[in-house]
Amino acid sequence: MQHSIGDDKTNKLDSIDMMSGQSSPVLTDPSPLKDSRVGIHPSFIPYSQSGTSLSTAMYIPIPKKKPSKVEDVLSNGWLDAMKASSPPRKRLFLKDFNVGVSSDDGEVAYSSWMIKHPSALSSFKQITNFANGKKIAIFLDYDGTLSPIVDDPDRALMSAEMRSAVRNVAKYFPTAIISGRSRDKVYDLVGLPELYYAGSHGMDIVGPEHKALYGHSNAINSLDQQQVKYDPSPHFSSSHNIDPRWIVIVRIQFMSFDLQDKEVSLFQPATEFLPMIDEVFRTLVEITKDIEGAKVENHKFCTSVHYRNIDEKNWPIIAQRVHDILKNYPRLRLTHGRKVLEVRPVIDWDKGKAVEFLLESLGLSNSDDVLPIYIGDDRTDEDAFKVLREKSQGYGILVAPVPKETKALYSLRDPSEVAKLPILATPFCFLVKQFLNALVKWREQNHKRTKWSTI
Ligand SMILES: O=P(O)(O)OC[C@H]1O[C@H](O[C@H]2O[C@H](CO)[C@@H](O)[C@H](O)[C@H]2O)[C@H](O)[C@@H](O)[C@@H]1O
Repeated sequence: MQHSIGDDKTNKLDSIDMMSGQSSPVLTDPSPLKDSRVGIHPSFIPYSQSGTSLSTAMYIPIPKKKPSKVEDVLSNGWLDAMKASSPPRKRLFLKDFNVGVSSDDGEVAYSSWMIKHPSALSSFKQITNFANGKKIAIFLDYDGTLSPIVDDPDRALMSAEMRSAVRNVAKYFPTAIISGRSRDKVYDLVGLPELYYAGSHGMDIVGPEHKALYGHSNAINSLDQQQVKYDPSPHFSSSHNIDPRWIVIVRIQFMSFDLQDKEVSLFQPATEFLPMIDEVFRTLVEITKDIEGAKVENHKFCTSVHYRNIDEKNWPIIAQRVHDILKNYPRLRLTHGRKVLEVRPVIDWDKGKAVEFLLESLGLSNSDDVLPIYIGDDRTDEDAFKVLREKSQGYGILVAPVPKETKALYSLRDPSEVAKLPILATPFCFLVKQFLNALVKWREQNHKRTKWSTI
């Protein structure tokens, strides 16, 4: 497998949520997921669909619509979606960080789009004017935001400068990473114990003590604190006979970093899906092993099938196989990310819900003096942008090299595109880092107190 960085594959006209069916003047969603959630005879379903204790309110309703006998990913739009995540090679260069005019077609389109979604850097003064006197909370996506998009997901590393920028931001503002990766993996990649982490698209959250939930029947309150490892097993939940949407106040030991213990809440709204995800992961590994370049990742509460390194002529094969498997799992759904098919439970939980949960945990929800800022690049980040927009609270910032439909208010251009500028020596994630550093500088210049907890 080839591992390269900064090629046209880093282009971000991709990540189409097949569930949304949202139409866009810029980026069309070729197919809502119609057929992977179909009803089939229960005897064909590896994990029973009945007997769940998870509140049905959490589920996204499964359409009753009888599926057509679609065996072909060509006719249901999967392949179109996969191709849309690989736009034709087009090099876009950044003249400056402001809206500007360029002779290049793409640049003109980008400029007019940026009038709607101005650069968070050029609008920095406006942002900080509004932020003055408010409590800021920072939410960061990982892949494509803090790390560059590369061929091998295991090599998507943050630069030391980016780590330092995130560490500094976390000194002043509560900061959480919200990723599609498993919480463990993203924690290993970021390596900053002072942050909060939401893995599996928000289905696995380690956040601050959720005080509002003390006394909740499904919570173990502070008096019942358990000494558990960083990642307690699902058996921990069942041994206490609590709902799968368990919230446990635990004392987490950051063994690997040998740092302080800290009290946190662990929230996992999809624990009952663990065996199913594990089973589907193993099946997906099996059915893709003869396809060169295929890679399947287990993210605990969801699983990813990467086709970035698969010859395009084999995309219909992998799409068809994944499609066939998912027909057996009506309680799983599929979304499209950046050259990746993401399989996740059909529950009403996403990055947006994770942001709401964390804000509540931080005691920062429903308050006019709070300014959440979410930076992300992918379709799954739109759920978070949407929450902020609907609450009229805070700012979504989309990292994007090309115009695309977004609920984010501001934009930052794809760092990998910036890296192509000869004048800039610093490679990836330049703009995100620059924005975070600017926030820190602004905070240091404007406030004497140092720790966010004292604000
Ligand atoms: O929510 P995120 O933190 O952005 O995670 C989304 C997916 O990120 C990873 O895949 C993407 O990045 C890889 C490394 O650059 C790249 O090779 C891949 O093509 C991208 O889709 C991760 O590997 C996925 O499992 C996540 O779902």
